[in-house]
Amino acid sequence: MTASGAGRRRRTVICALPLLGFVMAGALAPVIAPYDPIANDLMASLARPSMEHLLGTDQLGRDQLSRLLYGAQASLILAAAVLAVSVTVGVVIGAAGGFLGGWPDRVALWLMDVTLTLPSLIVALAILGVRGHGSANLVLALSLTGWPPFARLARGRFVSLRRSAYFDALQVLGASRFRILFQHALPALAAPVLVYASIEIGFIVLSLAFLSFLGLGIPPPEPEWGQMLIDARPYLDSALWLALPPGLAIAAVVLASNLLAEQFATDNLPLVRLGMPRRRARMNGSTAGPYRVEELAVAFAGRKVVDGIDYRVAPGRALAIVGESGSGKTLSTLAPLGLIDATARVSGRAVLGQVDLLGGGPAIQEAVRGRRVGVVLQDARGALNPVRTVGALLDDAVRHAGVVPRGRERARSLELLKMVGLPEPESQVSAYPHTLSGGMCQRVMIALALAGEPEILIADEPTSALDVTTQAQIHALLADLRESIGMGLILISHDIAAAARIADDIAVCYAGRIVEVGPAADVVSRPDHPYTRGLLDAVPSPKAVPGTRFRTLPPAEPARRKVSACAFAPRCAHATKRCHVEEPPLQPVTPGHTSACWVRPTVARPIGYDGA
Ligand SMILES: Nc1ncnc2c1ncn2[C@@H]1O[C@H](COP(=O)(O)OP(=O)(O)OP(=O)(O)O)[C@@H](O)[C@H]1O
Repeated sequence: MTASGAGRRRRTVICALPLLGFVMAGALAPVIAPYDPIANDLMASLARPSMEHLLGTDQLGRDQLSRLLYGAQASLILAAAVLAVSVTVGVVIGAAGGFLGGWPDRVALWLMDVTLTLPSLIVALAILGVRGHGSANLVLALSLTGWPPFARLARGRFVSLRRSAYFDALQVLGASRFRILFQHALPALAAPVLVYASIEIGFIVLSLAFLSFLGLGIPPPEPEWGQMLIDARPYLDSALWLALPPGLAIAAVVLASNLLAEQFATDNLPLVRLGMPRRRARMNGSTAGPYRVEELAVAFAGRKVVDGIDYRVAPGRALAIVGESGSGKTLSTLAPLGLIDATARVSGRAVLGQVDLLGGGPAIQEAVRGRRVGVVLQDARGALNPVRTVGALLDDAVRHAGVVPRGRERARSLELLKMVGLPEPESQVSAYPHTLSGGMCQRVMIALALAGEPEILIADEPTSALDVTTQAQIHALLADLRESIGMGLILISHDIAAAARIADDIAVCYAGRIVEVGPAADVVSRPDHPYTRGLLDAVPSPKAVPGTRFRTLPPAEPARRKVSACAFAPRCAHATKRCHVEEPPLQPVTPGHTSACWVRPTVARPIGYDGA
């Protein structure tokens, strides 16, 4: 531990000591209290502190130390009960709202807002005034307004997890939605709940003392700190020892609870382990084979955004799907895995080995994700759970994939980190994602995707957030891994030149269709479709004369396609009448190379791209 870490730990312990003393006093009162706290001894009335009565006695001769200890017990039990009710009610309401969204969330928010506007002590006074004294009524009175902060914490946590990139990433690894929320959101909620609960302890103890002081708390003769202060009031001049101990005890607990909460909030709380779903049996029919996607269509609210896409990746081969933003690259690859918006209507076939991912439904898709198909997402940093170390994330993924015996997870995690070229993997396993560079995060993301020893790795623009040097390194890593492991690679990219360096085949996607597909070398050196040419023209060349202007495509009207027309026609310099009324099918250019264009203008190799 670092010196500052040790210092923080020491401060936390110092802040926690009074609370620990309070808990110990309350728990051990029956054992350590020297006298019965309610036994009167009028002969010893108002005795000064002495060896016999360390804190003196009150007007009825009751031992003050014993009453203080039993008072701690009463406060402790009530504080624990109020916290238990407030945390349970708050977390259930907040989690339900955050998890379900929609009207349950609106109702939960409304309840929280209304309750938060109520002044807690006035509500408590009203309840106790109507229902009378008693521990149960005290718990009800204080927890009725105590739950909303916990509900807000829970709701915030569930909503943010549901929307986070690492929620997507966990789904990618094969965890079910429901399990992720409960295994990842609830444990992660423990830290903020603990922080808030430690503030609440002080507030509850103070409220109890205040209510007892008003005669609405624990009824006499039971010992309670507020009650002790009332008893001491007439003797403030003559017997200060009566008021001081309960007053100081209340002040110490309140102060300590606030300081501890502050310490927790600024310090790293002991980070909570977030579990991953347990190993599941490998699926039947898992013999490695080509991955075939046929006639894939995706529609949102009746609008087709992917329309009849086919592609195929054999083991050990790499296919790059390239195109502009919004052309449908991501949907074409993630839809078969069930990783797109639930409102989408997906049709077609996606067959891996003998398993039909679309025909099999969510259970099959979940079983395949993270095991037979690995996915590397664009934003690696966002996709890595920030409160888990690299080692813990990998161990979970390895355990989830079930590829090594229990207890061997860490060894496998280290192997994976070495495989993806992370420098000093032994020390990086204890690093948190935010301490790593973008390139290192992407390597960790790739290691996670490889944990299940997938047959197919889908890399969705894995380098878009990285500098060019790191981009080249990650691309080289993917190419190496594909060869050394013999898995199929699907690379999604905007950059046709970079894709050509890695992939065996390139599929060019435009407005939800593949407009040209073929061996990478053919597609970039003999592009047939004007859109492919446009993409290649946009690639800068190191040999270009300074000042050379790139040829660019006219601005897009993305994905707005007439059913019977070439979607690219409005941007195409070669478009004829036919292009505007009839959609071209994919036709052979050379063996294995097809293109969907009526005109097929024979233009020499495009300016700019030199294949370097
Ligand atoms: N949840 C959704 N609801 C409606 N339309 C969507 C939804 N998700 C994607 N789309 C639309 O589908 C089309 C294809 O999206 P997709 O994410 O596959 O594109 P992409 O080529 O991967 O783009 P990018 O490179 O920007 O990621 C886009 O026009 C997009 O607006």
